Amino acid sequence: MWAAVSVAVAVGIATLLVVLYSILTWNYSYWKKKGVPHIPPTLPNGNVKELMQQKLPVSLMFEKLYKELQGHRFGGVYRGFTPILLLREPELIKHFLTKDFMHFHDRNQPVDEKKDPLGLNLFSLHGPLWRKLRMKLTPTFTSGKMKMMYSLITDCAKEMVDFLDEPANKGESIDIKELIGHFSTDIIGSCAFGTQFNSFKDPNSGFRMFGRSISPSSNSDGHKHHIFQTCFPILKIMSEFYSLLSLKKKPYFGDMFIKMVTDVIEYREKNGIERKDFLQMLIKLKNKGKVESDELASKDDDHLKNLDKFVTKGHDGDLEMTDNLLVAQCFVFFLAGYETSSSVVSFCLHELAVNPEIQRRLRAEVDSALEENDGKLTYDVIQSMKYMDQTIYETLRKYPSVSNLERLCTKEYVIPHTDVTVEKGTLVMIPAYALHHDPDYFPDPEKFDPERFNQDNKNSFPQYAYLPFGEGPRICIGMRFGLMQVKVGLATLLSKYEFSISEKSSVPLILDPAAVLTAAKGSIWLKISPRKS
Ligand code: HEM
Repeated sequence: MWAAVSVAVAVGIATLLVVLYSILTWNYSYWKKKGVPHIPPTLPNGNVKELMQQKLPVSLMFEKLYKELQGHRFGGVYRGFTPILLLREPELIKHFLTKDFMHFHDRNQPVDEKKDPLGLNLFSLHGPLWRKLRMKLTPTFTSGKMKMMYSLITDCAKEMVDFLDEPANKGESIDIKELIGHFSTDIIGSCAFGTQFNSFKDPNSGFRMFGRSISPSSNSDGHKHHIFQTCFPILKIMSEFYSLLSLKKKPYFGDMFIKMVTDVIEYREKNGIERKDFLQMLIKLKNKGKVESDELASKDDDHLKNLDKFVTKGHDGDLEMTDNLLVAQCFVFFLAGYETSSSVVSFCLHELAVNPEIQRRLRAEVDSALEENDGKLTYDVIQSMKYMDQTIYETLRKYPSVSNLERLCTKEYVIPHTDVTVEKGTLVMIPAYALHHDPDYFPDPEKFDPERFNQDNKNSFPQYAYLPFGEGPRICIGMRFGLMQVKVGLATLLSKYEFSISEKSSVPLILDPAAVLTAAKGSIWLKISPRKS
């Protein structure tokens, strides 16, 4: 009798396991059924085991998958149980990002205005609301508006130099990530929030602490959470259910920003104060409905144009700039602009220390530009430095802050020259880091070589194989702002100091497997000294 019961229990458990296995792996035949080249997944991580185990950062994880799909224009992979279409061929990427943008106009970012009003930012918004907001914000990012905010950035650079005099005179090793973090925080405070954050004098202010907390490398638990939830959406549902049950309401991190911005607006409006910053332009959008689009005809502004023809029309009617919408756009400087811009300066200084000849040549360019302009580092002087551009482009090639671009299929789509249909809701990934390190496009990819971007070489790789700011109508709107702050930071530092490798430096740099964006593991340490001549 007991033997019969044991057999029945064993059969029951085995059946349950088989059913559970079939349910879990059911989706794993998704790409096979579609006839899409794919990498066989394994339970429970799909194809991203090393990412889940934090052995590889996102950049290198997707580079590995990109290499495994060599010979194919695209392929199917699984992040946990989620099927992802991975694009490989630059010409095909052009279709998804630009030509057929109407099928892929969103990112995979959930927006819940009630729980997270700051989620109403341009990066996360979807469809018609994104389109209307992008059109409203475009005139606030033109080169004319950059010029207007330029002096706010040079003021922050002066604070940085004052702070550095002492460690430079002592020839100390400094934590470059921390230094540039102060610089970026002050710029965001001044331009986006209309407030002096004074990070160099008060490195533990609430805002500096916030910047540190969103910095990918200091937030590994948060990132682990994020990776698990994107791989296994059920965990997200459970976590939301749990927070609904929880009696104690968690404080909302955005309250600090919402209060600060509304206080500054109230103060300016009461006292009739206007300042030449981004916040002032948003106040104008709120009160007058638009900001004059000055000279969008400039070649520099190409990336801001031609939005209309790609995006579905039919959702007309103006967009009201509510207080929540306004604060969320100030916050986007922290969300999309803080770590990206800071990491470019930090990685670049590291490479300049490792390659003293490139540092010497760049400093010589800064010196001669200053000499020709009475020692003034004006907006036009910054724009005229060609070798500076080449060095920054090479930094962004080797260390693209956003290692994978993401799009969500919003309307069924047939991949050109195939009979493969991409279903609505499919997640599409463009592996920018892998493309930037593909020797077919960038020979000897680990070598730091600004000559790849000189006049003769800059057209030697396909346009869509180099994507540091993305492409198409959802290209980075803050590109000019980011580049301006990077150039001011580098030119100011190089005109005063020399940077070299110290005993604390890590060469080569190791990428942080716990970071969402491309970041060095730990700090970037460099020796700083006053320049010799
Ligand atoms: C050097 C610094 C920066 C880099 C490397 C960078 C890179 C990127 C990349 C790769 C994207 C995704 C584009 C795509 O999906 O096609 C993006 C989007 C975006 N970036 Fe930046 N970014 C930088 C600075 C900034 C700054 C300073 C801001 C300030 C506002 C900013 C705001 C945004 C916004 C709002 C989006 C979303 C645009 C949209 O969806 O319409 N970025 N950025």
